[in-house]
Amino acid sequence: MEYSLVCHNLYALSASPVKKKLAVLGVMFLLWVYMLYSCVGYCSTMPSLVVDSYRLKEPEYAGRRTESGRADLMSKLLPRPQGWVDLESDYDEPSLRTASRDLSANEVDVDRGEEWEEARGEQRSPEPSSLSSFSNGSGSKKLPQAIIIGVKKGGTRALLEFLRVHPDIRAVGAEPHFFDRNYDNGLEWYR
Ligand SMILES: Nc1ncnc2c1ncn2[C@@H]1O[C@H](COP(=O)(O)OS(=O)(=O)O)[C@@H](OP(=O)(O)O)[C@H]1O
Repeated sequence: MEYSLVCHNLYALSASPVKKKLAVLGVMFLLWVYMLYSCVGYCSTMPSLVVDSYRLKEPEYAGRRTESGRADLMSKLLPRPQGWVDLESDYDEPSLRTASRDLSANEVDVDRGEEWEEARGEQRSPEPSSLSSFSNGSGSKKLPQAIIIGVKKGGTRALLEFLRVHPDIRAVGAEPHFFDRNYDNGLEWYR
C-alpha cells in the first residue's frame, strides 16, 4: 500500500505545482509515520523504569515520605543478601526469626522471602509511633541494645548509616562518647 502511494506521489510530481507540494507532503507524512512507528517499537523494548508495584500494595504507599517509610521502601527494593542477619527481636513468628538468624541456612532465604515480606508488612502498621516518640522525646529512655565500637576512620559512620536505614533501628544523631568522655555522668545520662 505504501509502495502504491509512493508511486502515486511520484506520478503526481510530474503534474502541477500544487500536486507536487501535495506529493512532497505525502512523502514527508509517510516518513514521519515510519519514524514514529520505529520510535514506539524502540521504546517498548526498553526496560521499564517504573518500579513494579511488586509487593508494594496500595495502602503500603502511605507514609512513604516519612523516614521509616523511605527506609521501608529501600528495604523492599534492595535485595536481601545471603545470610542476612535480622536484628529485630520482636517479630512474632518464631520460625521466621530462627531462619533469619541462622547464617548457615542460606537455602531458607528463598522460601521464606515471602513470609519475611508479609511479616514486615504486618509489623509496619503500628510502627510510626516509635519513631515519632523518639523525635518528640516522649518515648521511654533505654540503654542501647547495640554499640558500634571502632577506631577512628574505621568506617563506623558508614556502618551506622547502613543500620539506620532499617526502620526498626534507632540511633543517636551524634556520637555520645559515653565511655571515654561521659562515663562519670552515669547510666542515667546515657539513657
Ligand atoms: N566500606 C568502606 N571501604 C573503605 N572505606 C570506607 C568504607 N566505609 C567508610 N569508609 C571510609 O572510612 C572513613 C570514615 O570512617 P569513620 O566513619 O570511622 O570516621 S570517623 O573516625 O568516625 O570520623 C572515610 O574515609 P575518609 O573519606 O578518608 O575520611 C570513609 O570514606
